Amino acid sequence: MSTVGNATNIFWQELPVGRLERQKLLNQKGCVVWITGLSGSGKSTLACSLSRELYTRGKLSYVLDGDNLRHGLNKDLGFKAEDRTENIRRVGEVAKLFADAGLICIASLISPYRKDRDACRAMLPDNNFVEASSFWMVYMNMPLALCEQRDAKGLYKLARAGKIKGFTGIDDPYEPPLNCEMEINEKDGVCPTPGAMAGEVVSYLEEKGYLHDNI
Ligand SMILES: Nc1ncnc2c1ncn2[C@@H]1O[C@H](COP(=O)(O)OS(=O)(=O)O)[C@@H](OP(=O)(O)O)[C@H]1O
Ligand SMILES: Nc1ncnc2c1ncn2[C@@H]1O[C@H](COP(=O)(O)OP(=O)(O)O)[C@@H](O)[C@H]1O
Repeated sequence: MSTVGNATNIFWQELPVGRLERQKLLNQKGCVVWITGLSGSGKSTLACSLSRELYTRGKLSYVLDGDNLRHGLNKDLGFKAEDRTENIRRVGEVAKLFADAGLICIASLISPYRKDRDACRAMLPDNNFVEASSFWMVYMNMPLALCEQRDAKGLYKLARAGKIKGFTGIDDPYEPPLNCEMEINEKDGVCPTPGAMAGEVVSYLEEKGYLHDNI
């Protein structure tokens, strides 16, 4: 019996089917690919391309997209610092469940604060069967000027006009990762195609042994 946060007198229920059995069923290993970066940096584009590529290889993934989760699970949260922190914490917990379920969970959120991303990393256990953590961070390192030029949703324009307050990169900070597993950059001023970005992540998953069960 224990107390966790505000929950008192709670018990951990052991469950009959375990992570390893689920992984065997799916012939893959559960993990989290956490994509961070400015609005417009290409997080959702990579997440979509990656999940499609995994699907064509017969691998089960699920995308947790910040914008989409804010339509449901996180609709009570705004964009002030403590709301973003709670947003990332909840998504980290959900991602952990998906990874435990055996899925390749692709989380795509701005996640601007280092301490919040690090807290999510700390939630995920090291995988004893591969030489890598089951939490990988991909940093979409695109210049603000490019994101602002893309402005797919018109939000930068509104932020510059002062109609959105606390917009990441404009008047709210983005803290670049110091410890990410992969960084996507422009090369010679050109952004890699969505397929190339996804291919890079798939190669990494393959190399680290996540696309097979073989336990
Ligand atoms: N103030 C402010 N700052 C940044 N972004 C804003 C803001 N207001 C609304 N939006 C829209 O919300 C999307 C980001 O949601 P996230 O859950 O990923 O944000 S966060 O991780 O909690 O910072 C983000 O989506 P993406 O463009 O896909 O990143 C925006 O469409
Ligand atoms: N690799 C890329 N090459 C060209 N355009 C891209 C690329 N990645 C994203 N884009 C475009 O940039 C815009 C923002 O991408 P999106 O994936 O929505 O970013 P985010 O999810 O980070 O806000 C979209 O119009 C998208 O088509």
